[in-house]
Amino acid sequence: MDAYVLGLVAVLVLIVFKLGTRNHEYWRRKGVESVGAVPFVGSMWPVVSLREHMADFFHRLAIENKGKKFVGYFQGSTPGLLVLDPELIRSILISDFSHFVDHGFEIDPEADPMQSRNLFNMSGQYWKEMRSMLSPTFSSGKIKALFPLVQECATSFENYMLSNKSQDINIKDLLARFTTNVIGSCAFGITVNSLENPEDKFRQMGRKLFEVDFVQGFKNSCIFFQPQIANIFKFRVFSEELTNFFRNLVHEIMDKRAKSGNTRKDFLQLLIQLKEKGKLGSTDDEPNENNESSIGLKLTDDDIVAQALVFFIGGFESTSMTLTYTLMELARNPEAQRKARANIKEVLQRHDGILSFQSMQELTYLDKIANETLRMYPPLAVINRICTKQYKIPNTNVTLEKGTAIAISVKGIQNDPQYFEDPETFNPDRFSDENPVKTKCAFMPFGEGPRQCIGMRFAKMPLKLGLFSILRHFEVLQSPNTVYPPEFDPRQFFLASKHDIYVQLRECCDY
Ligand code: HEM
Repeated sequence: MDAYVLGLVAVLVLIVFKLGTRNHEYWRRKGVESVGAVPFVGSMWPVVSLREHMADFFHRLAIENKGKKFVGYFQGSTPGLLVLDPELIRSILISDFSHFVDHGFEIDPEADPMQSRNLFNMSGQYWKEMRSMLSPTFSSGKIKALFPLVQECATSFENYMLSNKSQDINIKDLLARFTTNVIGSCAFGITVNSLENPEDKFRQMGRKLFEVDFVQGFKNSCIFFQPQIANIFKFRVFSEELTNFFRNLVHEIMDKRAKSGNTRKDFLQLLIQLKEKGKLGSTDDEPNENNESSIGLKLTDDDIVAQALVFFIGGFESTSMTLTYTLMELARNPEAQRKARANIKEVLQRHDGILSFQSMQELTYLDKIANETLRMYPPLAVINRICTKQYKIPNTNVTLEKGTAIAISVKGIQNDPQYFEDPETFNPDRFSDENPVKTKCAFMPFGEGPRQCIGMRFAKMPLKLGLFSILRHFEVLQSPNTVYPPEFDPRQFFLASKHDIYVQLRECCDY
């Protein structure tokens, strides 16, 4: 009897094991080298179990597989390909994009309606239509119109720092509050004062969007890498409380504007106009934009909420962490600060002390600094795609089937000595005009091709104005309370640091 039970258990274990590893021979059969995998979870166990940030995981695989064009891995039982060769990356993101249209994050619309409507998560024709509908809201003219709003936030930030001097400053928190004010003003049309009032409701809710405990971290990694499990348990990225807060806020503002007839030059107003007219009106420097949907896609009120939230989700952590890492690196690089200050002084002198949208373009050393931070610490350190149409990898016998996941380690490539000499050194001068990045797709913090970051042009504004506000008054010094190099929080999707980051600010000038 005992032998019978034991035999049964052994058979059951074998069946479960076979089920859990049913696809793990996939890459071997195709003649592609692959990394190890465990039953059910696949290769990404360190990520799913929140022991390693996915950026570090793929960066490590990139180092371990240096010299190869690609290497196979498994997301659960789904085969994935980590692409290492910039030429192939270029084909996937740009020239053969029609085979790799989607990010491959399947969010169940019933479980999480707001996230499933977020442009980042949309797929196929709906993504295409929504992207072309929203693109004009990020045109250079529309971004220029947002400049006064960002500048207003930067000026209050500057005044706050001048009147709240303290020895050691937690810049991760301070810059998160500055970025929250920018997003409140530009995307939601409200004045948020989270600098003076860190407990402001909008800041509290914004913080909650990114506060991920172990359970939510596990749910998120399932949503992104094990969608079958996430869909069974109806996991959602954001709680109902958060979704309702932002939904009510946006509806309230829209109602107020509709009743009063007042408008404001912000992103929300552009979305309202898109919903009402199906297209955007002209501005002084732009032709009328006919961006009506060809499949009859119409923006609903919830689409407006979802796209305003995209600003928060796409723009908050990416911008505030980039500013934070920039100050952390500048504190270690007085020479880069000196060059930045010289650039600021010279531009302000040339323009009678006034920084306008045009004169901001001349702060070229700040661009180099931002680029160098984005190279070392790309906020979205892994770009994902899913193969949407069978694809034969050029010059190989390997054909990728529809459904294959693609990962590109932006952090890996941008920190590879083959493309960037001495990659651990913060050196903004490597982005000088005389020394352009030679390999296409070796530097792509905003992605590349038709699915490149839609907010790229906007993001550069708070990055530059935030830096400008600090460097025109303060010298940035190292703090003994900062862990360097930073460690990354495996619960976060973006490359957020695990620890708070501190610097010291010493008032040095007033340009
Ligand atoms: C430093 C700031 C930022 C960085 C480094 C960044 C980076 C990225 C990257 C790498 C992607 C994926 C591109 C790809 O798949 O090829 C992306 C997509 C996206 N980003 Fe950003 N981003 C930033 C700021 C913003 C801001 C301010 C917004 C505000 C609207 C935004 C909205 C989006 C959206 C909506 C997508 C999805 C686009 C699509 O799928 O069509 N991002 N971003």
